[in-house]
Amino acid sequence: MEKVKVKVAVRMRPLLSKEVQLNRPVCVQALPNTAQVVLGQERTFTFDYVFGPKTKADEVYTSCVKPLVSSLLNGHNVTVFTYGKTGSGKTFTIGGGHGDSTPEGDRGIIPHVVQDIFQGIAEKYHSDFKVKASYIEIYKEKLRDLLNLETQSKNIHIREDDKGNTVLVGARENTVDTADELLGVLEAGNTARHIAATQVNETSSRSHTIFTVALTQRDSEANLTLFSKLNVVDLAGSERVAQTGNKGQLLKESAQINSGLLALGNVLRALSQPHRRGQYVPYRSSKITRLLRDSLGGNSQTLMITCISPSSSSLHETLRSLQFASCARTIHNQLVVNWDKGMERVGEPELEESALQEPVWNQGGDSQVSQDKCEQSQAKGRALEEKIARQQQKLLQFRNFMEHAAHLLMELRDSLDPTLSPTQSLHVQKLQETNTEMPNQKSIYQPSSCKGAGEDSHHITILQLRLELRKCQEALAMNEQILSQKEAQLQQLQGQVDRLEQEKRVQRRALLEDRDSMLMHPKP
Ligand SMILES: Nc1ncnc2c1ncn2[C@@H]1O[C@H](COP(=O)(O)OP(=O)(O)OP(=O)(O)O)[C@@H](O)[C@H]1O
Repeated sequence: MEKVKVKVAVRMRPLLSKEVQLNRPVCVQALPNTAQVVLGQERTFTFDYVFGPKTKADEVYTSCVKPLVSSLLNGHNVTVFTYGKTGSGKTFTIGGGHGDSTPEGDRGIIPHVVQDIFQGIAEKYHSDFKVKASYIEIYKEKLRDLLNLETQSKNIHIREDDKGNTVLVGARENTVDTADELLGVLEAGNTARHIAATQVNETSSRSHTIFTVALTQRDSEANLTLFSKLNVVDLAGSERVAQTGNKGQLLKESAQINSGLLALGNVLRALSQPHRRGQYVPYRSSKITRLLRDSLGGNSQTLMITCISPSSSSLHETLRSLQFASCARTIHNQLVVNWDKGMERVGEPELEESALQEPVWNQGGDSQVSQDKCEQSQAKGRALEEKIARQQQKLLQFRNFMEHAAHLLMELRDSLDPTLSPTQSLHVQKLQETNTEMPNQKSIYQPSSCKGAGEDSHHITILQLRLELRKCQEALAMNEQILSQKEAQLQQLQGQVDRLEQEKRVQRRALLEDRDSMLMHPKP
């Protein structure tokens, strides 16, 4: 087992024409010939790679992704994921969709990856390869098969195999023989992806997507089979409601996107704190963290590409993204080559699937007690996860609400006239609408004096708004406390589930060994 660090690249896009038109100054710069970026006047961050606004995708690919393709062909799992605020250039960098208008030399990394995989396969003439691709998205916390839209979300499951690899069961896998076929799969999936125009980005991804290429290579001379997979993950961008101006459906999508990213942040923090290493990591709190389980802290070589905008209007998000990236850079993964003797690991792929779906007690004939305990713990765990997800959702709504409130307070503070201008009245009205859209009226704070925004809001003073803000903060603190209690309970249950899963793995390994020895030494 080899210990490897998660690598982090930062790519800064150029100012977009509308930012230039608005005369937005630049707030961040890449230091030449170093892997450093400087934010504002004095904050310096160091990463594994830093690419300035003039760097083309070809160079990004060659510097930090190409070596990972060699690793993939040698039997290692590889994950590349992009992170950043909405409109920072994640999809552009991945090459996941805006196709024809992309400038030459900037086709994104996927086309390069695909080309190099098939070139590598052609060079390894002593091995037989099987290449399969799947493409899914997580939209509003539901898994969606982009290669088969008829598949129901409830029929796609995230599992872990006996070597700790995350496996998707139920999603379509297309077998491909050429680079063009593989790109065809990607393009077919892209057309089904959730994209919408927002105030920040005309082609904003409203979901997280995972494009997976699974390789099976059989070396008949050595009688060995290697299994490896490449995940290319395009995360949806973090969004500040105050800045995007999203409403209705877009607002709901923003909340789901932010809650998935919040869960990812919690996983990164848990993995990056040395005193918490070996302890509970909340992978189960969202679909994206469950899917990235083996990529973060598990069996994978992982590269995170953090995309940032240089515009000063994005300063806060850029700071947050750089902090997030610094945190990811401290994570260690445990790399192993996935290999097996002979033909296939379990036999037919269908058998692999059924083994993953089948409860362990059916395979090993183990006791009913173990089954009941495992089922109970898992049911409790799921219920708690759902509660935590709901709490996180509420927290986000509070945060968004507070952002609006803080914005308004600042405007009022700067104004000498205590009555509200028409724009400020409009803000108050928006604030009210946001608040009434929140579910569960009992637990969510309602501003007492903001009724009838049209007439009465003129009489709201700064003092009243401060009071409202304080109440809101108290409610937020209470919810955060409940959330941490729930997390502690979940942690205990997670421990139980992990122990039972460990037992399950041991039993499964023993079964596989028995099967291998029966195959190698058949009884006369
Ligand atoms: N390096 C770059 N060079 C030139 N234009 C870029 C670059 N990166 C991004 N852009 C442009 O910026 C805009 C936003 O990019 P993109 O859609 O990739 O952002 P995103 O981070 O994926 O956003 P979201 O999270 O909303 O999906 C697009 O118009 C894209 O063409």
